[in-house]
Amino acid sequence: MGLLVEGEWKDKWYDTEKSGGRFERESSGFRNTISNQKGSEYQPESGRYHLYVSLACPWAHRTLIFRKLKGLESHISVSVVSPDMLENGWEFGGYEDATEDHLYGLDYMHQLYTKADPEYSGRVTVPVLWDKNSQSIVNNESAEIIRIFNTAFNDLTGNTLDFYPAALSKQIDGMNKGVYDKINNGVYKAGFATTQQAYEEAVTELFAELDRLDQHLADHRYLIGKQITEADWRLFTTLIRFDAVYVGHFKCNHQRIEDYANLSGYLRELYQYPGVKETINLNHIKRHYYFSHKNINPTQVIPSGPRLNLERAHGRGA
Ligand SMILES: N[C@@H](CCC(=O)N[C@@H](CS)C(=O)NCC(=O)O)C(=O)O
Repeated sequence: MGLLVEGEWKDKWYDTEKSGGRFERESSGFRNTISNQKGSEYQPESGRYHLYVSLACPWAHRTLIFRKLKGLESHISVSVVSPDMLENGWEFGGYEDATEDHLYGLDYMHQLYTKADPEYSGRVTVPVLWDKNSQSIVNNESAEIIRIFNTAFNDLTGNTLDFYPAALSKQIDGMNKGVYDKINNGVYKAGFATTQQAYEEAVTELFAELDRLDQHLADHRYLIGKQITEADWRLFTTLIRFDAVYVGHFKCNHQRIEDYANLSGYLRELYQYPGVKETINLNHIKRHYYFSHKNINPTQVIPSGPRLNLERAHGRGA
């Protein structure tokens, strides 16, 4: 695990010294969009863009779900990094279901970042949406990539499913904010905390928010409105990792998702949504966290459980 400093790779773990043991996530560096508006540099074209993901990563997972549900698989190709993120950061190949870098045959993800910007400084994260024409990064912020996928290619695919409908956008944004801060990023704040106080702050907020959403889901099928929206998919990628990884590895152990009256069935409904389970790889998920974070799990031993049965009836129709 490391980062780029003016184009040079440095092997370095997150610095929590200046923040009282708190993990603070850096914002993403490439923030362009794809649109068919006149003058837009990045036009929606089949075969022009490539997605770099880790199957372990909850942020990258969002983009894979949107690629699938929006019918983009034949238009946007994918390379999958190995789940092991060690001294060279994300690398290609060398593990079941990981691929080579299909475009350039690079060894490491950081080489893709310096291909886009030889002087790049910052963390080398997935997902990355890459433009084959300009050989550069369009965007490396998953929240924006899923919005691009939601609409930009509609004319090409004819797929008009809308996970961010205008009428619900304010509510979705509001929900996303709490879910991001307390849950999606909350599990990392708990797991990467290096003081008792920072851990306890994060884990308390995390479970307060999960409790609140469990209550909400007692009489609402989804987070917002009567349909599945972006807000649900953003929560889903954390929930699917929760019992397998975050409970143990990140010490988010007040209870499991399985123990929640409503969140457990809700998770199963989203898991069973057509196409979604093909985007999940629990082997990469467990391997990545337990094997890559050597300061949290120095033996790198990966737990064999838990036994999850996500195929059970979800009962959410009632
Ligand atoms: N804001 C980014 C965050 C992505 C992110 O942090 N990805 C993790 C993997 S789960 C990563 O690549 N971390 C490498 C690092 O921080 O050095 C997004 O949502 O796209």
